Amino acid sequence: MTQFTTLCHSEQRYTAYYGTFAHTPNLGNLEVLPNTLLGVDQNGIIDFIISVEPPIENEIEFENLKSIVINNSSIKLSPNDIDIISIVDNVNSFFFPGFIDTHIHAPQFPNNGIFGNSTLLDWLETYTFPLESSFKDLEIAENIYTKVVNRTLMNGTTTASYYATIHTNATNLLADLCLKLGQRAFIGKVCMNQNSPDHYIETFDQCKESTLNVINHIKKMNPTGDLINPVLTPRFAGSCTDDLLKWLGELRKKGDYHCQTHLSENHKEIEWITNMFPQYKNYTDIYYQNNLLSSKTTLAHCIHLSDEEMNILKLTNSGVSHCPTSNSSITSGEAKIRWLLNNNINVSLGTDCSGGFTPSILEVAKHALLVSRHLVMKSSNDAEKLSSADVLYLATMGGAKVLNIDNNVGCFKRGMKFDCLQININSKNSNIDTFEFQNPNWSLNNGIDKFKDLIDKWLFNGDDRNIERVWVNGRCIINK
Ligand SMILES: O=c1[nH]c(=O)c2nc[nH]c2[nH]1
Ligand SMILES: [Zn+2]
Repeated sequence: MTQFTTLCHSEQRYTAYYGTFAHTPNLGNLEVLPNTLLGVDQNGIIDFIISVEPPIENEIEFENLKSIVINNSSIKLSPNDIDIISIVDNVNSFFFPGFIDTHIHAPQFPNNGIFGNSTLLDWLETYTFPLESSFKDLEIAENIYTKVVNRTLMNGTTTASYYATIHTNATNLLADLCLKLGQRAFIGKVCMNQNSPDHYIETFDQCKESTLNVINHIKKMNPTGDLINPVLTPRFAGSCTDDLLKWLGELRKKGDYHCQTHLSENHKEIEWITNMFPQYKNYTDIYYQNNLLSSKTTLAHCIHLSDEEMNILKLTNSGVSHCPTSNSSITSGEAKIRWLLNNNINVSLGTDCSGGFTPSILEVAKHALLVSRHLVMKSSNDAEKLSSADVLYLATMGGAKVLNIDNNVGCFKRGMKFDCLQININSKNSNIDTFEFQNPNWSLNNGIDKFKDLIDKWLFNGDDRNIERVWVNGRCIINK
């Protein structure tokens, strides 16, 4: 990477990045833009994306480069508009939109990989509640939350929708950390006032007070909401009384808040919850009747939905967080993602740490692809397969749609925020082996196809070692 900086410009207008950009603006469509210059303004917003031919070599001088760009440009740029141009090697490196993790339990992070042979309900009792209840101690919370935010950023998660715990102070601290470390985040104070252990439960009144406290804290610390936002978080219907769900639904409507919860994860859970709430038609109806479903609601799992329940999601424009790593680990099942997508339901990916064992959305994307093939092995319906372009879409633009931030992030487009990863296939200690004959030659017709093969190699063999820089809102927050 070469960086050219001018000496004495009085005001900086753009930081520009030159190289190959790849993104999935639509489901199944991986678009590759070689020899491209992308300009980011001082507010972190993408202002121009232009193709610059002939390809620029690293040796070219900054002023020459600017004159090529300006002569070539279809937009109006003057020579003083660009102050920094960062050029990235065109063959082994590329820019990709930041990953969006729409379902992650920050306090469960120490348990990643520890789940034995448990399934959901005994897993909650054995592993999860004891760990989460320890977050009344702020020192424990600070230590673990700092690790989670750093680890997910190193893995390219530029936006995360977090479950915290029932504790007000620890949840506020998670919000403070995300703001400080620069990660875009939705922060959910978990609500649970029934069917929970004595050491980890709150009353209805305590829940109301702590929920409002966290919302106020976030609004005060980041008034524009350009980085941190609150998300109402009833843990799941099983741990909330009817009156608590109703209060949360009214609050959601009044404040137009985001909301997240779990839905239809495990057969035993579904039976337990539908018996607990006999006045509702089905599990989904509990959330629907209590006004918890909207285009700003994320429902984790949705594995065993009936047609009737899927239609409620469609009607309310609620989004799904698909968590294939978790669903395989604690043996919950295989979500029918193609069926949801064919019904125009927005779907995204969640690590669901620590039901899932990895903090990496890239790894979850591989698992989503594999789980879709397990469904095909049972149904023999090839159409259920998810392609690599499909799962990369779920990891980025799909997440933006589910969280209702698709006007701001998810792909590279004029007017969107620059939330971006710089990927290097041949980074230090990379797990990916490339061979000369696999390098794309941009002057040949098959350059783009060859590059798409490299993206597949990255999807299946890459990891955090290939992520060299991470930006959120145009700010570089990881530079390895
Ligand atoms: O994957 C899950 N993780 C949890 O922490 C949880 N709580 C209720 N249901 C849950 N599912
Ligand atoms: Zn979960």
